[in-house]
Amino acid sequence: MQNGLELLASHACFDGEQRYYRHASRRVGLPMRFGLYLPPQAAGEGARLPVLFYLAGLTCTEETFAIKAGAQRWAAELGLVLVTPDTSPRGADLPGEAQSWDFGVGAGFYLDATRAPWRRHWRMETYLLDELLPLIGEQFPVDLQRAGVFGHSMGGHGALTLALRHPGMFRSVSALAPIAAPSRCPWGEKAFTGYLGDDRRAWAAHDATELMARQTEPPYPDGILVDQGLDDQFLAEQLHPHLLEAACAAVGQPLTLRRHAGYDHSYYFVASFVQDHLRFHAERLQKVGARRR
Ligand SMILES: N[C@@H](CCC(=O)N[C@@H](CS)C(=O)NCC(=O)O)C(=O)O
Repeated sequence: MQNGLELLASHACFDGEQRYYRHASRRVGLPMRFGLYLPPQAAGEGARLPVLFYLAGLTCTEETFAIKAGAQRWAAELGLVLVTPDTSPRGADLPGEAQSWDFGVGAGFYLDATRAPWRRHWRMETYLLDELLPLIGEQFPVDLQRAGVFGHSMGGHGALTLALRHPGMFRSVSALAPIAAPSRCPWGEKAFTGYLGDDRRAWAAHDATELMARQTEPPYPDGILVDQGLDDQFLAEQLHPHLLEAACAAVGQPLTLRRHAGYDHSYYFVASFVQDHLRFHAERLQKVGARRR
């Protein structure tokens, strides 16, 4: 145990280290876990590296991306620290919390619930931004001025909405098969009703398409990258990237939305394009460094 962080496991990986930690979260009120990849450059004296947060999708944990995406290889090459938070609180023991795979445990949607009983522990937005991010900045050789965020599916929704709700927190944002308009799909409707209640006005503040539509100028002038598989079993009913595309076009936000024939929603898709996402973020986060020097 070091400064409240309990190291659960550490594995050498591409000359760096893939670690897993647990800590007592004050914001969530329960222990939370996260994964952390330190590339070899982290061992350099006085190193302060750019850091990329990856938010995972429904049913995932802090391990899923680290095990399945193969991103460490590119993080090692590019000198990026990767942080993979869990997808919800665990161990709250609320009635029905694990009854469905798209709500409750493993389905925190990266927001703070306002409805009972969820509002007590399901505070993923506050947890990530007010607790985990500063903790990573204090405990590891990272430069929080050079932080990016990306994610898959529910985590793509999380990356886009957190980046739009908190300007300046992240310098780069991208997503893989994001739930791009959650107010208009069954996953989002279920989650928002449960966590935020029936008032759709409250939902809009956590909907990437709605948030983008409200912008008065492009929030990420260096562009946003979104990849989407065209054989994704959730594309038609749940994801709606075309709505985000239209909202970006309306406000002049540069968006590279790549549609890939043959790819489904799985981590085989994520693994196929993860290198491009790491390079996309590394380029933008390096520019921040150059600007400051
Ligand atoms: N359990 C769901 C699928 C859930 C799912 O596809 N989750 C995605 C994110 S939305 C995922 O990344 N799953 C973990 C994995 O593929 O390892 C089903 O059976 O339809």
